Amino acid sequence: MNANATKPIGALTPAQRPCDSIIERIENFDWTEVAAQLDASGRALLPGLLNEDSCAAIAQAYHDDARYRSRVVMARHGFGRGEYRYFRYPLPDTVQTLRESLYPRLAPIASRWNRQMGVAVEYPQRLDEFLARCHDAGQTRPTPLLLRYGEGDYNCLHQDLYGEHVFPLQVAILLSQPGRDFDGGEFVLTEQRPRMQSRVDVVPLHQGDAVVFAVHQRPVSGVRGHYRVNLRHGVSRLHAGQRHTLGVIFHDAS
Ligand SMILES: O=C(O)CCC(=O)C(=O)O
Ligand SMILES: [Fe+2]
Repeated sequence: MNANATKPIGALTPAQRPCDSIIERIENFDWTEVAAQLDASGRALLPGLLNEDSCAAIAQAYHDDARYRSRVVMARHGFGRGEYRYFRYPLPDTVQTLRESLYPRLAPIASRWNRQMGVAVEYPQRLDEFLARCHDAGQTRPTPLLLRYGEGDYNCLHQDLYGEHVFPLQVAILLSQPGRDFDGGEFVLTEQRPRMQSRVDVVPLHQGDAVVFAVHQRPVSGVRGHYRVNLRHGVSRLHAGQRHTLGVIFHDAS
C-alpha cells in the first residue's frame, strides 16, 4: 500500500503528490535522445518512469471493478494467455497524468514520422485536441489498459489499432520486477521490412520502466528517402510468477 494513502491529502506537500513527481520525471527525460532511439529502432526506454509504490498501487487495483469498462480473457480470442482490463473514463489520476503528459512530448515525433512516411496527418499539441478528433469519428472508448499474466501466460504479437484514427506511438510500463515477481515474460517487438524476413527485439525492462514504441509502422531512412516498416509487439511466455503491465495508448476505440 502506498504510504501516502494513509495520510489525509492535505498533509501532502505538492512535491509529494505522485502525479507531480510523474510530471517532473517526464520533463526530465532527454527527449532528443528518446527521438533518436525511436528513429534508430522504433522503440525507446524511459527508465524509472514510475516508482515502486505507484507500480504496486496500480497493479493491486486490478480487481477494483469500478475502474474498468471491460475485461478481456486473451485465450478466448486467440490473443494469447492471460487477461487485461480497459480503464473507464474518468481514468485514474496516475493514468490520466501519464497519458496527457507523455502525449505532447510524442506528438512532434509522431507528426514527423507521418511526414516521412507520406501520411497526411499531423497531431495537435494537446491530448484533448487529438481525443476530440477521435470522439468526433465515433472512437469514444478509452484504451489505456492493465494487463495481468501468470505462469504459462503470454501475449501474441499484435498491433493496437482501434479505428481510423491512430496515434503512431504507445507506451507500456512494467509494474512488476523481473527475477523477483516473475521469470520469462519478456517484452518483444518484431519488425517486418519490405521483402525481408522479420527480426525480433527483446526489450529489457525493470519494474517502473516504460518502453515507447511504434504502434504499427515507422519510417526507416534508405537510399531513396524513407520507407515504411511494419511492427508488432507481444510478451514471451512467463516461466513463473505474476507480471502486470500498464498500457498507455493515445487513440480511443470505436
Ligand atoms: O504486457 C506487455 O508488456 C505488453 C502490453 C501491451 O500489449 C500493450 O501495452 O499494448
Ligand atoms: Fe498491445
